[in-house]
Amino acid sequence: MAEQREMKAPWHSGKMLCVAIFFIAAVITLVAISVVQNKPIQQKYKYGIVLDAGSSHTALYIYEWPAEKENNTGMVRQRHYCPVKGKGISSYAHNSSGAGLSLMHCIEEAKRKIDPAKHKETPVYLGATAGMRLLMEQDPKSAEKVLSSVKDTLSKTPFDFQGARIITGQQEGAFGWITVNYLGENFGKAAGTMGALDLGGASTQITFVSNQPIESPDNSMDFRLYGSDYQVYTHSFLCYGKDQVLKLALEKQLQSGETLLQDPCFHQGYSQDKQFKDVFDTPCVKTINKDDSKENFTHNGTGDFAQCQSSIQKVFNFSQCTSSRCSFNGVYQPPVVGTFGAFSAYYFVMNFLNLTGQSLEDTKRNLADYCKTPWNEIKQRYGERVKEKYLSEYCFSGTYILTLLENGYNFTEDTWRDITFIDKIEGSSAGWTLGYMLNLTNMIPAEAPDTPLMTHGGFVILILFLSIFLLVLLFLGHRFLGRPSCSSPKDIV
Ligand SMILES: O=c1[nH]cnc2c1ncn2[C@@H]1O[C@H](COP(=O)(O)OP(=O)(O)O)[C@@H](O)[C@H]1O
Ligand SMILES: [Ca+2]
Repeated sequence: MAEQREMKAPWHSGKMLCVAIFFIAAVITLVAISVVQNKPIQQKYKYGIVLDAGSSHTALYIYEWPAEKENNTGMVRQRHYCPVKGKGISSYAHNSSGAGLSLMHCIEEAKRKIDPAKHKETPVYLGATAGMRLLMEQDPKSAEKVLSSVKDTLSKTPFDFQGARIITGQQEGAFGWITVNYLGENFGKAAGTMGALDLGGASTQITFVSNQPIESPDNSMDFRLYGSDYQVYTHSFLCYGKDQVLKLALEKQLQSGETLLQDPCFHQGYSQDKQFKDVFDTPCVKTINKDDSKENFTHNGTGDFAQCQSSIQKVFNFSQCTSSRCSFNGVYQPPVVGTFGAFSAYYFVMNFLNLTGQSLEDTKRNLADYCKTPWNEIKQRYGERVKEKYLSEYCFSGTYILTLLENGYNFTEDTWRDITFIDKIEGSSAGWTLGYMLNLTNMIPAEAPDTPLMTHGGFVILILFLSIFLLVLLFLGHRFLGRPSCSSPKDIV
């Protein structure tokens, strides 16, 4: 009897232990499964739409981010890009209703891309840049009509319309800088931020954190982002986008009143009849066409990089500066410092010319070779896949970029290496739109958000690790201490 009692006790404790092991294992497995499986259900996405109404064209961007992480840096990503067909909204000055209509195709696309249940809560913003700034200067009534037309269209969409405005050059520069540093996750880090160089058709912006006090309040902006203070130098040059500078350069060459223009910035063999009004009909060109009896001029190319550079240098005024130092046109600029991301037309042009990632000297040599290539050869090489207008202008645009960076902003052979020509960072376009949305939705906190103790992935691994550890512990305990078993008492005997 006594022996039987002795045998019953370990069987009883063994059974208890087995039940405990299975119970703990089941609970841990269930917790782990639920943690893993529930995640996508808990992960709610939010969306935002920004329309970039540039001088040459409009583009719609859809951004998305996980709702619970909207204050963490780098969480907002570009989900979709839709280029609006046709020209920029400022080209609708004489047909303002067309401006709003032109956006419809991209709005329809956005409706399909975003879950209909989210339409009502998705903000939509339109920001217009230098094309509309110029139209506002030239013909404010038409500019207002164009803005009303786009407001009208956007307010009738199912999205949450948050306004259509002309943004200032300062905002354009600052938001571009915020975008590249947000995507690069540079805020709040010791390594510092990256400067931003944006080249458009009608204006160009330079924005960076200077290592000197900023002398002019107009060029200074202060931000507190993710727990760090930033004083940023920014300037936007209206009329110094590449399309307006081409007009300025043509104007300088046409001042002699000639109808035949031999242009070193265009390829040899290029010859096109153009209208004077296409050069003079912009507030950027201050002179008027002296001889209005003639409508057209012939634009011929001679393809000479060095002469093209001197022709472009004439559109900059380097002679007056009332501050300690200037870029050009009397605009104060501290010396460039740190790394720079150059995007928009900087990227399109330098990427087409295959001039990214070279020394300044090599860039110049290769561009000179490209410029002296005859127009026939250029057309044969690229004509099939590149629009003729862009193709004819790459020599000019590349030379303008070099002149602006070297003579305008004072980049040297040394600091040239700090410039990266960028299109996208982690799948999102470099440009002002993302920074604009982050600012308007208050998604960039002044202080660093509390970081969670552990990432989701880390938590799952920890749970699994703990469960394995517990099981091993129980197994060892059972084997070496009590030798209890999950089998029947008969087996033990
Ligand atoms: O594929 C391309 N190759 C060359 N230039 C391009 C290409 N795509 C866009 N661009 C140019 O980039 C510039 C974009 O300027 P945008 O329309 O943003 O003007 P803004 O910023 O001055 O208002 C324009 O000059 C346009 O012609
Ligand atoms: Ca632009």
